[in-house]
Amino acid sequence: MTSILETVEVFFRYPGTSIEALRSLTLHIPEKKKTAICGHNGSGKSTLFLHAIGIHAPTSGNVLWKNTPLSYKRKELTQLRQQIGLVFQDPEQQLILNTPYEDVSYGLRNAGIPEPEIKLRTVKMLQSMRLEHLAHTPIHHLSLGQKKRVALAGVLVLEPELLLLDEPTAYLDRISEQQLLEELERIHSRGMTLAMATHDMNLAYAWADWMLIMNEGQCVMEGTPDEIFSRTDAITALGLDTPMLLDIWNALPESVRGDLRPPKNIEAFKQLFGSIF
Ligand SMILES: Nc1ncnc2c1ncn2[C@@H]1O[C@H](COP(=O)(O)OP(=O)(O)OP(=O)(O)O)[C@@H](O)[C@H]1O
Repeated sequence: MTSILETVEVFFRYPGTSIEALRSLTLHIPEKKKTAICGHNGSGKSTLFLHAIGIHAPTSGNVLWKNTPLSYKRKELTQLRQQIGLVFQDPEQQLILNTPYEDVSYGLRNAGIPEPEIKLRTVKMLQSMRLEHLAHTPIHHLSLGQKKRVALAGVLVLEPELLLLDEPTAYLDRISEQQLLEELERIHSRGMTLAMATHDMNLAYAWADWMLIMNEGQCVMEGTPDEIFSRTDAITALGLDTPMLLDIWNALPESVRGDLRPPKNIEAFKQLFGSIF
């Protein structure tokens, strides 16, 4: 598997704190895949993302983008941030202008794109995120779910090669979550590499094709969701949940499960049950 982003023995401590937020963190984010990065609160997921776009630099160790260590010079960082998009957990941290239109066009203007193209790309992006009717509404009038969509649109419009999402489904209702996942599926099918930090093991199991488990600033497990969740004892020892569907599946008698593969989502589960019973 080719890595698009990797960290090699990265240590990092926030100024004025005594604990290493990242402790010899070595991990790879594979190109073209959908990677779920899971771990407890405080395990270092957000700090990793902030290193990926060079907001923080390691105290020691290296962050590599396409096999090349990051340069922290202003010009190179600006270029890097056009290739790696980060959607923050809290949209308030990300949205700086007054309306969705202004916010989504801001990054394009910063990237020096000509004005007519900015207009075209902004309108298209707002349409594809179902935000066109809110284009000129003050951002503080939007719901949290709408703000999250604007924050995602503002990053996607720059067409990054790697999209990092920090808890993108937190506080979203089921329909908004479903719509977001469909949008992610669309952009992934066009070739974008995705990596999502999430606490939701059900989501990680259903969504990801690769998983990284972080604990206390280190990457302690990596593999496909099937590989990760076959190690139930290790997951439980880390205080993490196993996916509910997998728990139900494992509770079924062997005679029912047979050689079938466990379903990843509720729709697949219903279909399979329909065929068994
Ligand atoms: N701005 C900051 N100043 C000081 N310490 C920080 C800061 N941000 C994070 N930390 C510390 O760094 C460690 C890693 O935090 P981080 O936010 O990266 O974890 P996380 O896995 O993203 O957590 P969560 O799931 O809660 O978002 C924690 O010990 C946290 O207290």
